[in-house]
Amino acid sequence: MTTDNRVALVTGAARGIGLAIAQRLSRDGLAVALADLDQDALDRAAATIDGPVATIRLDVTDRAAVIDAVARTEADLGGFDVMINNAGIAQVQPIADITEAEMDRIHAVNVKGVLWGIQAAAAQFKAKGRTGKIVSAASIAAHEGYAMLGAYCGTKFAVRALTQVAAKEFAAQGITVNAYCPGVVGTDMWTQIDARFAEVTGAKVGETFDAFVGGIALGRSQTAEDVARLVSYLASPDSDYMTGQCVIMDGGLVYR
Ligand SMILES: NC(=O)C1=CN([C@@H]2O[C@H](COP(=O)(O)OP(=O)(O)OC[C@H]3O[C@@H](n4cnc5c(N)ncnc54)[C@H](O)[C@@H]3O)[C@@H](O)[C@H]2O)C=CC1
Ligand SMILES: CC(=O)C(C)=O
Repeated sequence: MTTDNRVALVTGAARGIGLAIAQRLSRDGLAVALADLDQDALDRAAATIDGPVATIRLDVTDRAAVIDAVARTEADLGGFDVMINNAGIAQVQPIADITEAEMDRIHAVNVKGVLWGIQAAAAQFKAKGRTGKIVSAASIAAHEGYAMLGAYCGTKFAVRALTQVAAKEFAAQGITVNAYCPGVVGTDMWTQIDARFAEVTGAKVGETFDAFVGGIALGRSQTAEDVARLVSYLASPDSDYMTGQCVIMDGGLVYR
């Protein structure tokens, strides 16, 4: 049952943190558009949502497609108030070995994808004379560099910069721009990171994940639902006086 009357578009929503965010915003009463690369995965994700929902096949690296996704959200769900730039990819590679193609790919998804999302959302809010909320996925890797994650950290530091600049540029329009910085979340992304660490460093499978979790004060890895609770706040009117912030929620791992 929708009680909020607002509409959110969530990218990278077919699984993991994006899906948990979409499910949580739906429970909060928002209508949600789920966007991702694979229509079958989107259909399975949408089936887990009880309230008003739409799906959009989207590659966030394609600027025109992101603009179109915002327009489709408005057309299909009757509004557009919240943009969640969640889609992202990881890459494990020592600095010395990062290729130009690898750098271009991760930059296209994690940085350009977020920039296109910020642009498209702000333009739509302006065209409709609305205020709005833009919330993007950063990471603890936006606050600290991690060995083997150089390209990834670079993109997440960039998301932090874009968030601060966009917050200043769009404040007069009543648009808030913030980011969430999770720690170690047990999604497919971390399974891939851990497997790749094993390949590159000779660590046993599971060892890198366990080592990261070992540094967490609260003594456990983070769930996607933990992250969704923070995003729910950043997407809600309760955070109206917050903008330009990249909020760390990691169980006590990185202190800034
Ligand atoms: N898992 C973790 O520990 C952490 C994740 N994050 C960030 O949170 C976000 C979500 O991460 P997870 O759910 O863990 O990842 P995931 O790999 O489990 O899910 C990512 C989703 O994004 C989609 N995606 C990838 N490239 C896309 C593109 N070009 N266009 C549209 N969709 C695309 C994938 O298809 C997938 O459904 C990412 O931005 C990630 O960097 C930040 C901190 C920690
Ligand atoms: C996946 C991620 O954001 C890390 C390792 O901080």
